[in-house]
Amino acid sequence: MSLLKLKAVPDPDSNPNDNAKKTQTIDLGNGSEVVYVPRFVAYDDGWEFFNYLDKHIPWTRPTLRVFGRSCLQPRDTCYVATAGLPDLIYSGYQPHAYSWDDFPPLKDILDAVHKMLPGTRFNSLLLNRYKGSNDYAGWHADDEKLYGSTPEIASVSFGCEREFFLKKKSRKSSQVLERSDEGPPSKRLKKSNNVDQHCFRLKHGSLLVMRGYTQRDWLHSVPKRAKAETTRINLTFRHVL
Ligand SMILES: O=C(O)CCC(=O)C(=O)O
Ligand SMILES: [Fe+2]
Repeated sequence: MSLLKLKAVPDPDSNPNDNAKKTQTIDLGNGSEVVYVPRFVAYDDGWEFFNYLDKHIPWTRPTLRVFGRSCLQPRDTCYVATAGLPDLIYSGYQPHAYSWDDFPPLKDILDAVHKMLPGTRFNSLLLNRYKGSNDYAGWHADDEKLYGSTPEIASVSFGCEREFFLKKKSRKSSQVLERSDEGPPSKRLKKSNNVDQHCFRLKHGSLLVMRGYTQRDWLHSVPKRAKAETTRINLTFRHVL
């Protein structure tokens, strides 16, 4: 694949301020914030990235241990990280950390993310591939200790549009209940009257940023959607301390 000259404001039909104009910043309260940039990567560049990643990433679908039971993660995954960082382990699974050099286009996307978000220096990336309507991400927070207490997470999406939900953690919700949709039904979070929910339709080429206390105070998910038949690839850039 030819390396793309990715710009932070790349939409060919728009004037240079367009991207900024469409950017939504949502104050979730108590020091949590979400930013959504619908056209972060231009449409055609986005499809080049999609095709490259779909074909060249060594996707795996690991078996996780959730509440003492084994279950297949309901999406494909891969992990990329700068050498020398502490290992990522979640739900009893320790992904192999590939190098950025293994997949040069990821460095172009990382550069564009850094330009869009001054002051960030992401050093790890979790890739997810949702192969159809049955693939999903259950309610969880990315609050592993290795990301610190107020991690900034930058999420870039390609391919099939999917809904991304955020809901405020209930006071009873604890770390043990995370990834709740991936455990047995009896252990899932009980529905609450909590009206603090937000939904974003994550467009092809979009960027969503979670920052502040979003991982401490909120859960997020990408639910199954019968109509979402085609593949979606999502990249979440994170900083391991
Ligand atoms: O696919 C997405 O948009 C979110 C993925 C996610 O939450 C995660 O990998 O932790
Ligand atoms: Fe997440």
